[in-house]
Amino acid sequence: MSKKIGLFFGTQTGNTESVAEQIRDEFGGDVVTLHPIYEADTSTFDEYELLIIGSPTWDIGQLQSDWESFFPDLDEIDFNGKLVAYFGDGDQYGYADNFQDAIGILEEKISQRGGKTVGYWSTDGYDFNESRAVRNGKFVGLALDTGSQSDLTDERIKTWVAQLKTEFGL
Ligand SMILES: Cc1cc2nc3c(=O)[nH]c(=O)nc-3n(C[C@H](O)[C@H](O)[C@H](O)COP(=O)(O)O)c2cc1C
Repeated sequence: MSKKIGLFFGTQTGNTESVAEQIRDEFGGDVVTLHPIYEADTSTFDEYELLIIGSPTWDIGQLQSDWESFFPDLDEIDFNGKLVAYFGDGDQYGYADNFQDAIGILEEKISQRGGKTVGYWSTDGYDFNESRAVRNGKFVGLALDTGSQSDLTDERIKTWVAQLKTEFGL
């Protein structure tokens, strides 16, 4: 694999960082570089044509706070020509009306700025009422619930990364 992937993530309590590391390891080699979003600037995005964006949802339907701070900067990035995959962590039982909203918010903005979304994920096997992350009956990316469905996390990551290898053309 010669193409490189930039994975940009935010985390409050470490769960999304652990998932980011698992995704990197599942791709293998040095294909994926992790970038905590609080350390990134807009030019960091220019280094990649393949992007993975990760955020948990916090505070009832909000972005993780580092993503919240970075959000206005997304307007300065040209995502045309980039393939962008999303993953999130959330709590479908505790926050059933806002499950995974954060990746829906990020996908909406980044696709408006030209990014092409890859890595859509079925809603089968989840139990929630509302989500800003669902478009045309699918999640815009990998939806994890590391609190309530931790036993499914490893398999979901493996399946999604295999899907991404194809969709990224790796
Ligand atoms: C106060 C609070 C608010 C939350 N709000 C949401 C929410 O609106 N939607 C959701 O899907 N998960 C919500 N969660 C669950 C978190 O996304 C979940 O705990 C996640 O694992 C945190 O990831 P992190 O460790 O990477 O920050 C909330 C959790 C807390 C404690």
